Amino acid sequence: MSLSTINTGLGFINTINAHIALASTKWCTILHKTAAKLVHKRRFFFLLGSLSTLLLSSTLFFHNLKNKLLLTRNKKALRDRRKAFTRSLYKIELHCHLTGSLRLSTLNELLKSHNLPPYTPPPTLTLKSCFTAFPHIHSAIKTVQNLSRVTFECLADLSYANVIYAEIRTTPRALLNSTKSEYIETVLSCFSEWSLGDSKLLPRLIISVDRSKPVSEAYENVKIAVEKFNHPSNKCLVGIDLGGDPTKGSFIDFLPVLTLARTSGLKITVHCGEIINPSEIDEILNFRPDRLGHFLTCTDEQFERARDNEIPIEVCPTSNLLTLGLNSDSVSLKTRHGTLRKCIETAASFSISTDDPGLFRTNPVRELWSVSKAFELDEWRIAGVVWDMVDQVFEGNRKTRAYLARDVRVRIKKMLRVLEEEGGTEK
Ligand SMILES: CNc1ncnc2c1ncn2[C@@H]1O[C@H](COP(=O)(O)O)[C@@H](O)[C@H]1O
Repeated sequence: MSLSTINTGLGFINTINAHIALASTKWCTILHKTAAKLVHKRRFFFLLGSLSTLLLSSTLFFHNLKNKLLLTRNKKALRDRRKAFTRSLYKIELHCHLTGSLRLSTLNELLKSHNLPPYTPPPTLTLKSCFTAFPHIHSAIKTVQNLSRVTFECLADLSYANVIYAEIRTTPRALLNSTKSEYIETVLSCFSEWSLGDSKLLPRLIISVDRSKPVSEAYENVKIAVEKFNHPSNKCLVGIDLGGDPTKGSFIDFLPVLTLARTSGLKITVHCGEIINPSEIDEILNFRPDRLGHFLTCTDEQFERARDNEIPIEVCPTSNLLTLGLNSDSVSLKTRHGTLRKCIETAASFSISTDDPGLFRTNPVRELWSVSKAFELDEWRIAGVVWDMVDQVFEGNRKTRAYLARDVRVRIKKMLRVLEEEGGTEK
């Protein structure tokens, strides 16, 4: 219901109440006069009783309706305030696939420029259909120029959502006239160029390993990562991710290469539990990655293991619901996303991210807001989620981490103070 409809409704009820009050006064006068004439007649008392009941019940009815509308108006105002609060927070994005963030308009523009047919998204995305979209996306990004454009657009979209620190992950691919290593250099040079501008967003890179590809490719990717990570000029490369189609490959085959990456100082995040595979979840937990991606189909014991080992979970609400074959609405998020519910209820360490914002047509504000709406988190608790995310970043530089923590937390404190001053402490 829109605010103007509610206001019109309230105005209407006020008018009716005034009329009823006026009518009551008139009726009293009439009744008074009639009473004088009919004072001895029993019919008069019956009439008087019926009229008073009618007047009383209609006044009560409109009074209740007015209260209900007032409540709806307050609820709407509260929601709008929380939404605005979520938008204004400085945010952190920890799980975002670079080419999965490609805007649909850019995808079709690039496909056209390569004389390829346009991509039409399926009416409902599932884990399976999501993996059929990536070949289209990859065929659109053919050159380093295409890659640069996609990278800058990804950064611009995150910055627009008030994200001030983002770890973006991507799988190196050889493009036209360029190698896998040049793919990574292109992304890193876009990040450096971006950092020279006046945006507050600090971009960081995680190199992805695709589990559906041979392990030899994983070694190639990790070799590139270690080389760039150890370069004295490195500022942006922070970690390695194991992802890709979860129905293909197995974690255990990638264990040696991930161990190599870890011993080289890179942080590791692993996609985990996107499909039911309890023994693989155990293997991943034994490895103790620095963060877990999604972690959807875990048992209670596995969840507790992750929590007790303080491994933060990267929750991506819209993507997760679609992966689980559910509708991406508040009710499903609250009742069917067991991992998120447990994270909120048990104060486990977790983050809220977008996964593939282009593919899932979402953004960081929407994802955070969806959690707030589903679990009825007030501004203090929304801010708490972002506050905790500061401790989960892979950024290795202590000073940068301290600046980031200060920026995010000072902003939160200021925003909450303003809210308190405005008297906005009600839930
Ligand atoms: C739905 N959840 C998901 N689960 C697992 N892997 C995913 C994923 N979403 C994306 N990717 C991985 O990221 C690649 C696209 O980005 P880049 O070309 O690397 O930037 C996909 O090919 C897939 O390997």
